[in-house]
Amino acid sequence: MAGGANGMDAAASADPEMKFPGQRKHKHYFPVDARDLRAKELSAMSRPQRTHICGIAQTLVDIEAHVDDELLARHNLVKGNSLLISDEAAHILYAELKQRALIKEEHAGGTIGNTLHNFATLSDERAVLFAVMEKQIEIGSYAYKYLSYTSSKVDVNQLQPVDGPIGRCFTLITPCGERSFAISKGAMDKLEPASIKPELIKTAGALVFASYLMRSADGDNIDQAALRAMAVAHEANVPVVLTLGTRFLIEQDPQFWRDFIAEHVTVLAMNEEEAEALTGESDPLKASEIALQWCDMVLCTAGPEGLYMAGYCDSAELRETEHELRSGSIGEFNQYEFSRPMRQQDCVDPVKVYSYIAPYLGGPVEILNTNGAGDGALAAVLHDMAANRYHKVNVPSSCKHSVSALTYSSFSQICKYANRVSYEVLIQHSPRLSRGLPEREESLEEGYWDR
Ligand SMILES: Nc1ncnc2c1ncn2[C@@H]1O[C@H](COP(=O)(O)OP(=O)(O)OP(=O)(O)O)[C@@H](O)[C@H]1O
Ligand SMILES: O=c1[nH]cnc2c1ncn2[C@@H]1O[C@H](CO)[C@@H](O)[C@H]1O
Repeated sequence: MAGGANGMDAAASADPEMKFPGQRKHKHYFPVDARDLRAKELSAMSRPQRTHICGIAQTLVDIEAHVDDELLARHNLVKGNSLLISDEAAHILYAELKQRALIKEEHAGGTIGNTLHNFATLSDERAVLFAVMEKQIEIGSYAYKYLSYTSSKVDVNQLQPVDGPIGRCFTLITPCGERSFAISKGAMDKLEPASIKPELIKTAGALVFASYLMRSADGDNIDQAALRAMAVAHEANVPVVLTLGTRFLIEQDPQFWRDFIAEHVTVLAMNEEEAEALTGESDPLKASEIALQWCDMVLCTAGPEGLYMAGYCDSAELRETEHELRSGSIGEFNQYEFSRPMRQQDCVDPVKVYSYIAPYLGGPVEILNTNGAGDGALAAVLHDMAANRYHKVNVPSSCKHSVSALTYSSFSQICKYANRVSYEVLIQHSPRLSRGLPEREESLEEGYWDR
């Protein structure tokens, strides 16, 4: 089981320090530099104040099956899409998968559930899960599985009890490697605004949610709960992070999403297909640039091509890369990738900054699972954002915080970390990491962090 059983006592088992996001050459990472600290601050660091992030999730168990295209067609599913299906359709689909023994695994899922679990696994910090859970849990049930497969660092104390079952996500993998999702939603969208705890949102390093929850039906209030949480986050200047679920959802009404992002979102995570649906631009770098008119920072994953980050930095804070300059749809786009991302409004003279990285080690020899590789990358970005808050709270007068940045590390360093985490997801069977990254990497891999 991933990460150890249930998160009932999440906050109780606090470790002394947050793990560092990614790797550095030196062994002791927090504080960054002893010269940067006064005696009082050094003693504060010996018992650092903890931080956390918050997420709003649809509670889903993934039922993974390998199927052919004919099965998708017969059940009116669309390849690559995530579709809501009726209880009756779910019953018929499940019966067929069971009868033909096509089900390979059942594990905890949901984009945000995965992201919070991976964040907690990577950082050893608390991730507060705002979601529903069955009031009565039977051993062996889906609800039981969900909690058993969730890291104990995910704080499940805020779960809202519901009468119905949690959702099921049929994850259907066709021979081409594509995943198609059929969602039997159960009570996953029944989260109420009253279940959002403003005090937890206000003190969070980030608030994260997925575009999927904006398709909840009338009478289901998870979208309202998310809007309430976003309003609190805005008030407290907590970064709001949105991950786009599937391109099909964005294609239905790209303008709605552009307006939504412009109004609510600080950091946008998407893959290249979702980026194209949102911006009309198929080139991920160009699409990321376009998206910067609506938000402050972008993570755009592009499968075997690797991943891109885009954002802003004040001209006075720019740092030149020591890597080779790269050109694509934007000339020498990585020139300032050693800079730290800032909100556009926090820059006197905002400059757009980009970074790109090819898959770690060129990608795995054998990919066991691509499901959740993007969620893994986002967990790494969230870890770096939380590390920034952690450091700021514990070492407020550090020169690192003389300007207000969104992350602890540079664009370039975050790309490396996100990419490294995606690789880790690709070489295991589930979208949820079963362990953190190795403390030390093989010499070849160490070279990657130093580059
Ligand atoms: N075929 C591949 N070869 C090498 N690396 C890959 C491959 N597929 C994915 N990756 C790595 O994983 C990262 C994320 O992958 P991808 O863009 O497929 O995410 P995604 O579509 O958002 O996935 P999900 O929605 O399942 O989380 C990529 O940026 C890359 O680093
Ligand atoms: O409608 C949805 N809501 C929330 N999560 C979803 C939905 N459809 C698919 N996934 C989730 O996406 C993950 C891979 O990125 C899978 O684990 C699946 O549970």
